[in-house]
Amino acid sequence: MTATVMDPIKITNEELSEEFLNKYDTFLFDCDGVLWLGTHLLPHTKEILSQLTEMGKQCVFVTNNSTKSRAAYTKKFAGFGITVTEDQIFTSGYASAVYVRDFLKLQPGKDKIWIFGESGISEELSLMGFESLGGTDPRLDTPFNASTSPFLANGLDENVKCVIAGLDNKINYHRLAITLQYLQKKDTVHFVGTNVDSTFPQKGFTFPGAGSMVESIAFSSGRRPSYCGKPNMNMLNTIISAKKLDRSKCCMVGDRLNTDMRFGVEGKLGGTLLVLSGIETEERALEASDEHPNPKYYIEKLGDIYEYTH
Ligand SMILES: O=C(O)COP(=O)(O)O
Ligand SMILES: [Mg+2]
Repeated sequence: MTATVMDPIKITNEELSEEFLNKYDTFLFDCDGVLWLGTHLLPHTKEILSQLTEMGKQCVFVTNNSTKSRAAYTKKFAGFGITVTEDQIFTSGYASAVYVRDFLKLQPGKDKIWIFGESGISEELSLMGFESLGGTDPRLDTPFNASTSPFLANGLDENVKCVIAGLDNKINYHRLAITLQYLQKKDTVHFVGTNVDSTFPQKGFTFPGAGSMVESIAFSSGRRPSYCGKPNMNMLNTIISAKKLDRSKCCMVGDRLNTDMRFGVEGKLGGTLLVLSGIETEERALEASDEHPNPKYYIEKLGDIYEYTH
């Protein structure tokens, strides 16, 4: 292990927990690997979130998971008995929709978007008035056949001006094949990736993440996507201005170095906390690398802060 300029501090007791909590007003929480692993809520997640609210801290949830919309996330939180409002949630699907509208300046009602991904992308686009194609359309579930695919029968839709690609647990050749057709229209169709995460943490397993799918599409098309989720600064800027945050009083809490910790460091937030309940290990948290920054603090799991202070 090589010592870094500022060695990450491991939170292991009450004193360090108090020091950490007192430093920040707002906590930006990543979700997968921090709060939960799929349908499994990590220990004391509910308690630490209540504790922060009681202390007058603001909690914002910033997930690269594009499979659910912000509305669907409030339901997921509610299912765990945690009350969260939609305006506290930012997803990479929402960030991608904002990018298409505000940066690419596509026109709702006129320009359409082809989706490789789940309903969290189409729902956000639809709220902005955009029509999307592909995504969860059940006709894509059928095995691909170029002469019978309904997506090729009448030619490609000329109004499609962008492909958004993200995590899709129904990934198959039909979806890959039609997505590639749109991406081959290089002059008229933009290419957006929701997030770069190579893997996706679940209880007891690590599965392929959105980045593994988006990069497969990038490879076949020979194009590079614009990634919109963490660590993209457009996403952070959207959050900072929507919630009127003072960066120096914010702490990004996440389980991945190249997305969450980079988001916090490049966004010049006051601090970063890496949890070891998801993707990364203690060795990785401490290693000096050009690929990713080190966190300011790290801890085995988020709920330990609650345990140390009770
Ligand atoms: O779904 C992903 O790839 C990661 O989601 P997360 O940002 O909540 O960890
Ligand atoms: Mg995560």
